[in-house]
Amino acid sequence: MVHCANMQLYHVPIGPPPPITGFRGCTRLRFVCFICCHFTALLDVDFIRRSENAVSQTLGSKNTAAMSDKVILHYFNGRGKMESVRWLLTVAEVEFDEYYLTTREQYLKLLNDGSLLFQQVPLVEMDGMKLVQTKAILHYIAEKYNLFGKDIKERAMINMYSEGLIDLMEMMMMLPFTADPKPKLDNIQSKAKERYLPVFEKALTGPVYLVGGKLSLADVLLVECTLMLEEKFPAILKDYPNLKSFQGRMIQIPAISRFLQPGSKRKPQPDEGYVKTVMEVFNITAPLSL
Ligand SMILES: N[C@@H](CCC(=O)N[C@@H](CS)C(=O)NCC(=O)O)C(=O)O
Repeated sequence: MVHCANMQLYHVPIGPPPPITGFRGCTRLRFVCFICCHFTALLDVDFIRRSENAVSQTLGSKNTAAMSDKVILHYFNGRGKMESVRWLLTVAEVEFDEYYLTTREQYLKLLNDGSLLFQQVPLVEMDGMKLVQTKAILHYIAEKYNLFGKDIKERAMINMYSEGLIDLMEMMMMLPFTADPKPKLDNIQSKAKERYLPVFEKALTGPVYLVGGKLSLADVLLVECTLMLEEKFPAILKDYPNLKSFQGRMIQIPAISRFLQPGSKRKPQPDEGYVKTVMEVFNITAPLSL
């Protein structure tokens, strides 16, 4: 474990999520729920219950292991590449603490400790490992908490969808660091509408989830991405009704609903302070001209 004496420990004072109870262990009801999930769900209380069941089935008994040793995230107090990790841990109902990088000295300390394999954050301490590389982190969590499909073909689909979403979100992530964001913003909007959203709109014609009728990493990234897009382009989903209903269903999943409340560990849109901190920590002197 990294020695974090000069780092700020941030722990949002919300209680642990309520335990998921209900149909766990009941095979017949699980089967009924599985069948239900193949039909377009209505946005009603019944869906919320089914969502809890879906998450419960997804996590299985594996989530109890996470209770004992806390997951620790090392990143900035901002979204960046860590935000999808926060989303995924939240959906998996895994508690985590965060150490925020606020000074270059903190970053150098992580480097000197040998904690950063490629001298980069995000860094996630989990299960006795110091995990870096965002996709490796996401895959580990998805695998551990049954959010990665049932076989290699489903995993390939989940990976393809996820990679597309990460590409799109990374474009948005870079915006605050670019010298002239307006053309980039226009490019993101047209790419989103022409390249990415139609894929997901089509995939969600009928199914409730993107792959295998079951919640996966791809669904979690998709809801994160649609919300991010709407922050920049509020009407962007108007021509994508399946995506809009998908988003509506996902945000009713209790863990996600809590994550979207003020005071949760979800980070706000990047502001000047966040950009300044990142640039200071990495010794970046001029806006990027990407
Ligand atoms: N492929 C890596 C890239 C990580 C990355 O670029 N991290 C940035 C912060 S978001 C960083 O640490 N930059 C410092 C550097 O590259 O020297 C990942 O996805 O985790």
